[in-house]
This record gives sequence, C-alpha cells and structure tokens, in this order.
Amino acid sequence: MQKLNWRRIVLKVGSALIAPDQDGCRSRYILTIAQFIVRCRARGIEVILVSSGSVAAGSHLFPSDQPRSVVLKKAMAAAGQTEMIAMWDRFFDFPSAQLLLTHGDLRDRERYQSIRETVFTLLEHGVLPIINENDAVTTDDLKVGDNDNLSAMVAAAADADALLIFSDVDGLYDKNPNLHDDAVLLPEIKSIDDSIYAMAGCATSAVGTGGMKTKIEAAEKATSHGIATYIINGFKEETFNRLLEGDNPGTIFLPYEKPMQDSVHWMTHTANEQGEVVVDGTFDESIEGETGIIRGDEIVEVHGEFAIGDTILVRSEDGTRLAKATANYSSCLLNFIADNEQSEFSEKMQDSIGPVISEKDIALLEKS
Ligand SMILES: Nc1ncnc2c1ncn2[C@@H]1O[C@H](COP(=O)(O)OP(=O)(O)O)[C@@H](O)[C@H]1O
Ligand SMILES: N[C@@H](CCC(=O)OP(=O)(O)O)C(=O)O
Repeated sequence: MQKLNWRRIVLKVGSALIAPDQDGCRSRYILTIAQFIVRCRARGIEVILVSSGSVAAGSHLFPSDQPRSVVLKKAMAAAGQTEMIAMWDRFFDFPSAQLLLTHGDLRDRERYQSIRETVFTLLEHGVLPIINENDAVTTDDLKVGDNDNLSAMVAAAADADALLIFSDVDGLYDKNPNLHDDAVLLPEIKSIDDSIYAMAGCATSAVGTGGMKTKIEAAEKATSHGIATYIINGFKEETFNRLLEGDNPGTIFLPYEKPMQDSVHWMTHTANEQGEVVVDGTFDESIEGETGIIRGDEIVEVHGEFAIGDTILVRSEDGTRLAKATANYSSCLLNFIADNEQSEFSEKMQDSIGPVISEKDIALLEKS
C-alpha cells in the first residue's frame, strides 16, 4: 500500500454514472462519488470535478421518437446541465461553481491563463469547480468533443497530481470486456504506444462518448505533464476506499519521470495550429544550441493566415510534422520575407525582429 500524497486531483465522471437509466439524473452512483469528494477535501486534497452527463440528463425532456440531431443534442445538453449541476450541488455543504469550456477557450493562451486563474481562485476559497464542455455553443471547429481529453487538459492547466477517470468498467483491458469474455485487466501501464491504442474499442453504452480510445489519449496528455492517470469503475463502492488507502483499484498510467514544461505541453496537447511554415533540411541543425530558430531563407512555403503569437506548425518538405511553435512574425510578413529574402529591407527587418520562432516557445514533435 502506498501513502496517498495527492495535493490536487481532477475527477472525471462519465455519463453512465450520472444518468444510468437515461431518464434524468440519478443519485445512485453519484452519491458515493460525492462522498469521495468530501473525504478527499477533508484530507486537504483539492478537487476539481469534470462531469459529463448533460446530454444524458436532458434527453428525457425531449421526444424520444425524433432522431438525435446535433441541434437536439445541444438543446438536451443545455437543459440537462442545469439538472446535473443542481444534483451535484445538493450533495455538498460547501459551494460549487460551474465552468463550461470549449477547445476554443483552452487553445487560446490568454483564455487558458484566465481559466487557470479562475480555477485557482475557486480552489483557494474552498469552492468546488465543476467543469463540462459547453456543448450548447460548440461547433466542430471549437469543441474538444469528449470529456476524457477535456479532463486531461484541465488537469494539466490546474497542475494536478492525479487524474481519476471514473467510468463503467474496471479499467483498461487488453480488449473490450463487454464484447470479449476472455479480456484481461491491465493494472499498470508504464508507457503509451500504438500497442496500447490497439486494445481500445469504442463505447458500448448508449450514453458514452469515445470509449477507451479517448481515455488513453487523455492518459497520454496527463502523464506527459507528470500526472498519474487512473481509469476506475465508478459503479463499485469499494473503488473509493481502495483509492483513499493509496491502492490502485483499476488501471494506472504512470506519469513521465521527466514531464514536459507547461508551455511546451500546452502547445503540444492543447493548442492547435493556425497555419504552417515549410522549412528546408537545415531545420534540425538550426535547433541545436541556438536561442532562436528559423530565418527567412530557411522557409520554403507559408500556409494559412496567422498573427504574431499564434501557434504554427513547422513542417518539412516531405510532410513530416517537426514542431509546434509560437510565431514571432505574421503570415503576411513571412510571405513578404520569403518572396524578398535577398533584399536589404528584409534582412534588416529580420535583424530587428529576430528569428521566426524562439527556442523557449517550441515543442518538438515526435517524428512518425
Ligand atoms: N480495451 C477496453 N477496455 C475497457 N473498456 C473498453 C475497451 N475497449 C472499449 N471499451 C469500452 O469503453 C467503455 C467506456 O467508455 P465510455 O462508454 O465512453 O465511458 P464514459 O461514459 O465513462 O466515458 C466501456 O464500457 C467499454 O465498453
Ligand atoms: N459533454 C457531454 C459528455 C461528453 C462525454 O465525453 O461523455 P462521456 O464519454 O460519458 O464522458 C455531456 O455532458 O453530455
């Protein structure tokens, strides 16, 4: 048995635990999770809750004979969210706060910092943050799409020590246990590679989103930030006692020994690129030991429109994704420099602005 040394944790609760009968919220499983939250807080552990279930909670308010269009699901989410938050809030004798986020919020560095500040202030004042995706307003471009990945982004933003994903299954199996009787539970995953993803199947419940694939993606995001990630069965009461005893009741994904620096992690796992620059073969050498990298003469092409401070992808001519980085130039200026690389004006401008990207604002991507 290990000593529990969590300072701050993120709990992610799946839809099947909120609305198991798909007929509004039920306290059946949530009550035990609420007690777990109370017990963690009593031990001085700060808790952030990421709760799914708004669509599942709101679906009973709409006709069941209509096809579930995107618009109808947004309406279900808007209506179900109030019911779900009201239910959580009823269980606690401390205040809670609702934060509804989209990927559009998290991938914008300023809004990301603003979310962090709000979460830290809530925690400082003993308020329980309850987070969900803002399903009622998201579009394909703006959404994270599943709360497993959202909870990992939140855990990274909040500098959590552990991410606990409560689901309807005991943990990660070598294949979907709901479809294969001989599936074997994997208690500990040291590193995530393609063989781990190959085990993951889709959700088989009527209310889940993403199944195991999005949980492994979440574990990858969180562990690379140094956050231990658990997939655990929220249906089973003994789970919670075992967790508090420092035991692993499901699957634990071990954190990286050398986690990524926060800004690099954000760029790799949360930000998405607004445009890209294609560089010639000298990129690899230019990274080494430099304080800033890529000059105009190394750029072969510029794609998309981006402003100074936006995240861009650096790619090689053969299509390899080399790095994500913060642009020190707008796409407009880079196009000008690329077209006029020999001109004195272009040279002077680069001397005064400096390199296209700086070493402190770059996240090298694994070559695949
Ligand atoms: N290798 C696997 N191990 C465990 N569960 C798996 C696996 N592959 C697919 N699944 C499915 O993933 C489901 C959990 O994901 P999901 O339904 O999205 O839950 P939640 O609503 O908690 O996010 C399980 O009920 C199971 O059907
Ligand atoms: N944001 C959605 C949940 C999306 C989601 O990831 O659901 P789940 O797989 O049950 O965690 C909702 O509140 O209905």
